[in-house]
Amino acid sequence: MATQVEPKIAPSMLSSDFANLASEADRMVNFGADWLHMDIMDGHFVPNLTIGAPVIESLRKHTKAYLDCHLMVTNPLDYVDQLGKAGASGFTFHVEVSKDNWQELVKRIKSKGMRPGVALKPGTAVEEVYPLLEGENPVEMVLVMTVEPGFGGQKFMPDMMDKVRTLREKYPTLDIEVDGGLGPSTIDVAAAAGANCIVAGSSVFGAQEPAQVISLLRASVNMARITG
Ligand SMILES: O=C(CO)[C@@H](O)[C@H](O)COP(=O)(O)O
Repeated sequence: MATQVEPKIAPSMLSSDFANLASEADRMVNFGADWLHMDIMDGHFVPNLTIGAPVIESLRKHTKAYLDCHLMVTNPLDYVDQLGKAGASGFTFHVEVSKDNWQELVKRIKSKGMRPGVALKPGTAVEEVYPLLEGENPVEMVLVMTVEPGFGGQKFMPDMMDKVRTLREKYPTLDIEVDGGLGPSTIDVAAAAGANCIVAGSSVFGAQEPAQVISLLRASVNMARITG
């Protein structure tokens, strides 16, 4: 399915050396990353605990890069003000925990100068995000999880591509992000389905030549845009 939207390659900083986050971020930008993907986990929505606003704030002092924050937290509303102040660029919350307050969330995220996105877990039907893409204040990106959220280094779930295809057919200009198990062996399937924002952790950080992997991911998205 051809996409009309630009590729955005976003190394997942979860796979970086957290003790050297600023230089890891610079390294990725120099290797050609468009965005830096920041996994914020609360140890409750997912069984892992990572970083929060203080780390985003520290990193922001060292980089101008787009910080694509994925909130794997039970109460995303609690994080909006602090992440806005910290300098986050994108704020992607999970639909599973936002059915009752997503309109308020989206408004708040935008008012803090961030770009709103919605994520869905593998077990969540794609239809769940449709309301968030309609009306006055839609989200601007959908993140289709291709692994169970919580940890890097898991196996890509090809079954999730039906969701990507369905979204791409319905929303030709939407940013559609995929996250989990993406790398040289899985990118073509995701790009062909219509994903344009590609999160990749272990395949980039574990590569001998991360720049080559980033460029290969971009080339695959671009190829799908041309060939449809
Ligand atoms: O959100 C997550 C995991 O919950 C991801 O961003 C992972 O960090 C991706 O890592 P790889 O699967 O690419 O190693």
